[in-house]
Amino acid sequence: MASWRRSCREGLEIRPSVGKGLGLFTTKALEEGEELFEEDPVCGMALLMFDQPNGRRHCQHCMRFLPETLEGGTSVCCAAGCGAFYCTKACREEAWAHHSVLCGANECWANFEQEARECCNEYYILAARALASLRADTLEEDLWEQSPWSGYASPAWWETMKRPKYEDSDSESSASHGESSSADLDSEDEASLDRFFQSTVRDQTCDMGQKLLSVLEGQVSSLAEALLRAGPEPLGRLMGLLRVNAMALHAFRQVGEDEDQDLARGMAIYSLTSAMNHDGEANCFVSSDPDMPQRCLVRTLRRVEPEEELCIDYLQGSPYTTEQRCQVLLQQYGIAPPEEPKEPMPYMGTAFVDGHVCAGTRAHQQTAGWCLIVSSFLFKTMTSTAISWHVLLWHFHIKTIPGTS
Ligand SMILES: C[S@@+](CC[C@H](N)C(=O)[O-])C[C@H]1O[C@@H](n2cnc3c(N)ncnc32)[C@H](O)[C@@H]1O
Repeated sequence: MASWRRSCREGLEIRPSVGKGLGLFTTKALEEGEELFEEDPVCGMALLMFDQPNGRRHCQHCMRFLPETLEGGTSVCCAAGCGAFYCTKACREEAWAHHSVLCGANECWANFEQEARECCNEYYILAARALASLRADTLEEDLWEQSPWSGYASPAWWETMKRPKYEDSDSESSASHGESSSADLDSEDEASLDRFFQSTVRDQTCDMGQKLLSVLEGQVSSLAEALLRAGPEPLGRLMGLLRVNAMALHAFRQVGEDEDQDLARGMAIYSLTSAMNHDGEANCFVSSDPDMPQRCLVRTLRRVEPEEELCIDYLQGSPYTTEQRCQVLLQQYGIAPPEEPKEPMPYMGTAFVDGHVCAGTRAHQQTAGWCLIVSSFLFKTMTSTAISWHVLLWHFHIKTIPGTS
């Protein structure tokens, strides 16, 4: 597992970027299509709980597809018998950093996981993994500063949330596109509902923090316990950190000519990539290694001059209109719209390009093409992966708010 601590290869630097916090910069000129770096997640891969039916077909750590039968292969299962499968012993050992505590065979954890599932909130699982993997054991005054993720952007989780406005509970598309159904409410009502919503998210975080503490107590570092004991703020900041820094991963496999695609989704935090800011006309592109879905690769999309900031499009490959993009960027990342928003690049969706699956625009697909091509040599059935920053978690469920359940 990679470290939260950030260290750049020669020629790249993390430093302040005006109005954006930190950013990643190049000190040298870069050519178009240059591979800048690749990195593994710092926080364990999560096979997302919305995709549980697919869970057994993927390694629960690196998300690689498992062979149809486990006999004769390298696949292994959790020794405690919780039903988690891994592609190799090495993956099982890496996952042990959190799985030793967060194993489905541990009833306390299984209950917490169920609770997070009921809230439809996968960030709770990722936050639990981050806390369970914390190794620091001596406590200093500022707990947050002592955590290895203290240098990451970490707005409070409830500040990154905006009350979803559902037409009805099934209209996912209108919710995910931020469409309003409450035309009758005036702005004061809206603001007060927003405040109520945020305080409910805060209360829920507080409650989940207590529950997570009872799962982890006595089994993790004293720093992890102290962070959970210090009220809802540290967990809220960790959840916010995950919300603005985690990238969505998708692994696809075409099972047969006529059969549907096999799809797995995951979320991961990367140390260097998470220092990259958003730009609608990004000079870089993130993809993932098809042979190693959780590994992310950053390449340039055009020539980049020395001292230029390296940026990516957070909504790379998303089918949003310009207006919807502005809303999501503002609500989730706190990024104000540019004075004159430009039309996004045409969305190609998840599509076959020259026989390979990938997401994003055609320009992106071509840039990512080489790694996808490798996949067809490696697998009898075709496997490929895509990666994007934006994770749609509009489905999350806050039980006490009328109209959102
Ligand atoms: C993944 S982090 C990027 C690194 C971050 N700037 C830092 O200091 O760690 C995402 C956050 O960076 C900031 N950010 C990214 N792109 C931005 C932009 N174009 N304008 C303003 N803020 C931006 C927002 O606060 C966003 O929530």
